[in-house]
Amino acid sequence: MNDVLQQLADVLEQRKQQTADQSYVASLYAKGLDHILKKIGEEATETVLAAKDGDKDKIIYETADLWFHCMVMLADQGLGPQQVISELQRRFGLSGLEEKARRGSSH
Ligand SMILES: N=c1c2ncn([C@@H]3O[C@H](COP(=O)(O)OP(=O)(O)OP(=O)(O)O)[C@@H](O)[C@H]3O)c2ncn1[C@@H]1O[C@H](COP(=O)(O)O)[C@@H](O)[C@H]1O
Repeated sequence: MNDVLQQLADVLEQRKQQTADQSYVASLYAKGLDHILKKIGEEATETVLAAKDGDKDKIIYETADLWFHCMVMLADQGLGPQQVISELQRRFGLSGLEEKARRGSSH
């Protein structure tokens, strides 16, 4: 996995010991899951708008905001990027159509 994702995950864990006035991440935890999910919704919308505009710098910036807030959500839920990467690795090489067909029988 990309080092920066794990390094960021480590920082997000450490922020669980801090107070809202010490850290933006700690302030997100303090506001709770609904607030974190609202931020993900906002950042997803901003990413979509950036892509519609075709503005590459903005797409990168907004996608980073989106990934960051998803990382905070994962940490809040006791999860981390490694679990998501492992799921992508599991899917690697498996056709999307094939995966969809398998899902239909197991979910
Ligand atoms: N990667 C990020 C990161 N990306 C985006 N953001 C913040 O996410 C917020 C999103 O911006 P918006 O414009 O939506 O929101 P806002 O009005 O500032 O925020 P809200 O009050 O609406 O939540 C901004 O305040 C950004 O600074 C981040 N804040 C922190 N990190 C990482 O998290 C680490 C820990 O941060 P602290 O907890 O602040 O020390 C940092 O060292 C970084 O590595």
